[in-house]
Order: sequence, then C-alpha cells, then structure tokens
Amino acid sequence: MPSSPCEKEEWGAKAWDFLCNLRSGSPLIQCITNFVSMDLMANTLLAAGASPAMIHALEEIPDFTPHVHGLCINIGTLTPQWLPSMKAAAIEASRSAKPWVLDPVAVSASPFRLQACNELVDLKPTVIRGNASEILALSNGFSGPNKGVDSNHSSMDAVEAAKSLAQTKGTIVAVSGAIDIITNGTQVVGVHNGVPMMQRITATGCAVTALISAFIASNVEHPFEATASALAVFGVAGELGMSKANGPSSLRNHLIDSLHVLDRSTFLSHVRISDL
Ligand SMILES: Nc1ncnc2c1ncn2[C@@H]1O[C@H](COP(=O)(O)OP(=O)(O)OP(=O)(O)O)[C@@H](O)[C@H]1O
Ligand SMILES: Cc1ncsc1CCO
Ligand SMILES: [Mg+2]
Repeated sequence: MPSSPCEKEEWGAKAWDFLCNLRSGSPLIQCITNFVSMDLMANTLLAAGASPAMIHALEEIPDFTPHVHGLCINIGTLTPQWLPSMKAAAIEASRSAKPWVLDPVAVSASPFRLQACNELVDLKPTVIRGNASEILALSNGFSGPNKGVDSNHSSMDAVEAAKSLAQTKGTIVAVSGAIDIITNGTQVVGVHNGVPMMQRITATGCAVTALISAFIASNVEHPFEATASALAVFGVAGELGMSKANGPSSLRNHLIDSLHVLDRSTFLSHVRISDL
C-alpha cells in the first residue's frame, strides 16, 4: 500500500533521528560473525558512527559482553567450536538487557545449522534478520537444498512466514530484498530503498544486520522502528553509492562513503518506508 505524504515524512524524520542517536552515542557492538563478513561489517558500523568489536572467544564473553551496547550473532561459517560462544554471548546479552540480533545465514543448509539456529532463537533475539529463503526455512523448520547463503525467493514470498516466526518466538523479524519487510507479528512495514547490485557484494546482508544491532542499541525503546530505519539508511547509502559506482567492487566502497557522509536533506529525499 503506498504511504501518504504525511506518513512518509514521519517515517523519514524518525529514521533520521535514530541515525543521529547512533552517531552521537557511538554504541559498542560485539559481532560474532562469519569470516567473509568481518571486514564489511566492521567498516559499515564505523561509517555509521558505531564502534565494532569482533570478539568471539568463549573465555572472553563473561568479561567483555556485559560492557557492550548491542550484539550481532551471524552463523555464516558456523562450526561446533563457535556455537558455545554464540550461546554464551546471547545469554549474557539477555541477562544484562542488551538488545541482540541473529542472522540465520543459510539456515537450511544442514540439520546442524537448523538445530543451532533454533537453539539461538530460543535465547530470544530482539531481531532476526535474514533473506527470504532463510526466513521461510527458519519459520517452517525446513532443512534441505536451497541456494546456500543467497536467496531464491522474493521477500514478499516470506511475509506470512516472517509474521508467524515473529508471533511464535516473540521477536521482530526483518526480511531483506528488493523490498525489506519488517514485522513484529502484527504490524508489517516495507522499506523500498537499495539497489539490486547490493546482492552482488558478499555480506551486505550481514552488514545490514550489524547496522540493525547498532540502531536498536541506540534506540532501545523503539526496536521495531529502529530496525526499519537501519534498513532504510543502508538502502539509501546503496542508492547514493550506486550513482558513483562502476560495479560491485566500487559500489562497496561508495556505499561505505555514502553512509559516512549521509546528511539529513539527502536522506529525507531518498527514504521510502511505508506500512504494508
Ligand atoms: N533487488 C534489490 N533491490 C534493492 N535492494 C536490494 C535488493 N536485493 C537486496 N537488496 C538490499 O541488499 C542488502 C542485502 O540483502 P540480501 O537479501 O542480499 O542479504 P543476504 O542474502 O543475507 O546477503 P549476504 O548473505 O551476502 O550477507 C539489503 O540491504 C537489501 O535491502
Ligand atoms: C559467502 C558466505 N559463505 C558463508 S557466510 C558468507 C557471507 C554471506 O552470507
Ligand atoms: Mg545473509
């Protein structure tokens, strides 16, 4: 459903305020993530104004995690050795009332991955962010052949699965794609920003999940709106970056630069968030 001009302005102004809160507060975000995404994720957080820390040793969780503002857990290159750190950090975050986000990368690739993901979901992430194939698989408890870490579904195919997952698990669910879908089980919002070439850069999804962690850590009273805002800011940075890029490699750099210099009027003229 297209948004009214008033609704559009309200969402844009809110999303900008949330980015300002992130920039002024510079939250410390712990990321336990896959080897592919570490660089882009850390640089995305820095460009947005947050402070990333890729700390994953089980021995360090009790000392470090209580001091972070937000946590991002991503199972992209999961091994049995990493899972205890992820669970310990999630438990510590919940205990100290810090928001955390789960990225269920390639959840259907194996029963091991699905089981690990289900165990992490039971530790009550504030937000789950995946592509459409991942959210469909997680919601339906499906493990079987899929397209690895990439999606072979449209985000709109996953709206009901996302709502059902949000309702049964009591979390916010975000599905990335041409239209990013954000739901808390009742309300559904769409973000119509971004460019298709963002899919041709590995770990843009992982990076936006980390950005969601920083947005919800900086706006703890409003995790649903902050999640939509993070996706909109990242999408707008992609659009601005694309206007200077020649392909995926230069888009990666221009997206980071655009996120760093993003100003209010440019953001407000590009942001497209609406109720669905
Ligand atoms: N067709 C599209 N048009 C506009 N933006 C898109 C499109 N597809 C993806 N995006 C944007 O690209 C980013 C990454 O989303 P994507 O769904 O590709 O994540 P992903 O599959 O989890 O990626 P990865 O696993 O490589 O990190 C999101 O910000 C999303 O909004
Ligand atoms: C390519 C790839 N493989 C495992 S994680 C990852 C990064 C994108 O999700
Ligand atoms: Mg992904």
